[in-house]
Amino acid sequence: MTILIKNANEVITLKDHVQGPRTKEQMRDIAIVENGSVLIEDNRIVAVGAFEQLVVDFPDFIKNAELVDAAGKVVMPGLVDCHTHLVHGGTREQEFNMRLNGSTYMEIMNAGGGIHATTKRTRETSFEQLYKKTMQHLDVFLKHGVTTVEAKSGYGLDWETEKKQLEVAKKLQETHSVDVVSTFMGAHAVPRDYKGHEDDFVELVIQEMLPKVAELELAEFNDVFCEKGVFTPEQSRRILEAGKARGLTPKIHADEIEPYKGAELAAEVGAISAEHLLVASDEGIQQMAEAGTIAVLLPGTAFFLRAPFARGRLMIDEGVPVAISTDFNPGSSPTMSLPFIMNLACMHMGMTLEEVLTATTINAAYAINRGAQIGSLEADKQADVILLDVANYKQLQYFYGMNHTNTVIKNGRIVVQNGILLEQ
Ligand SMILES: O=C(O)CC1=NCN=C1
Ligand SMILES: [Zn+2]
Repeated sequence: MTILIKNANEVITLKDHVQGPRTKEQMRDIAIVENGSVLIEDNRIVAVGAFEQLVVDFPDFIKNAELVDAAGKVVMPGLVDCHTHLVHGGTREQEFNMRLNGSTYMEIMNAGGGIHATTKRTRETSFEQLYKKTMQHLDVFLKHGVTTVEAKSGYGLDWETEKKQLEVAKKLQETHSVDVVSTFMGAHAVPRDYKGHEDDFVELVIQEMLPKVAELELAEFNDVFCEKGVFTPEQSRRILEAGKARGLTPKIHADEIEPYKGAELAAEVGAISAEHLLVASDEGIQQMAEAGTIAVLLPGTAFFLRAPFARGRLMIDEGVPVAISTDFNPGSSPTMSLPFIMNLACMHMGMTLEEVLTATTINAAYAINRGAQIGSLEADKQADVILLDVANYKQLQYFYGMNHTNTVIKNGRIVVQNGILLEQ
């Protein structure tokens, strides 16, 4: 099938000049084609450029193409949400109310709530129920222009439930339009019954769970919550090294609540990304820049926990490649609106209107090892394209807290039109 997206006010191509995660001023090079068109054949992008030029270069494609009128709109790559806890049972609005009344995130977690509460609900939820609930989440993401989502496990903290979460994600990768990229996060918290002998749980993750994740090919990445009161840097290092030995690329929840040298550890173990970094140290940022570790920043969590925002501006200027994400999860960031996260990144992390576009497309794609396939609009890349009801890209953050997504083309197929989700 051939699609021609015609005469957009702006096509934000994010053309990937550097063939890798963008840093410093590269993050502001979004490579706009004014009054541009995008030609798609099957699931690939054929070309981007002026309609008149495409007619000359590709006459056969053009004559059979289905026309999508983009006049008055902005066209850009499908958004990539590279850090979510997508698959989980239940909700935690009752804890939200407790936090509004003064309890902290860690107080609630240490009292058996937080991750432990969601773990209990996820253990109780059947595969089918979890599958249906998660499918609805992906529908919401798609309507917000998100075409690829990273999904972490971590609400089982026992093998059966970790496996259940990862199998739900794997089945949705096969059945839903949105691409799902899986991360094993068995080291999300220490189960209550391991209090006092936490290292036994670390051994369970290393000896029992990681080998099965690798053998069953249930995840590409291995993540750990390196945090005071959760996993120490030493325990985190052992878990990440064990994952590497099984072919799982390391990621790390680092320096979220308390400074804990998580950024330093990410650089040391060669993690593809360090995530959160609300209170990362200057040294940690420097070491990440030198190691090329991608910073995945999650301003929705800072907003929802009323915590300090990560120093995104400094990280970009120091040469750290930055991506941003919703951190969608039932406790610290229950939102699927990546557009709102982009606005928070501008308002509270000093990022520019151009940098947040890079941070939710090509850099986010590299954070999940998909930079060669998605994240920019150029020949031979996967045809994940969105049309936005704004006159120019600056309006995307200016008219904030809204969903401007009009049309979503996923893998060369129109799956959302005029904001309506079409039959899958
Ligand atoms: O609270 C949750 O469910 C998700 C989370 N993991 C680490 N920080 C927040
Ligand atoms: Zn997270």
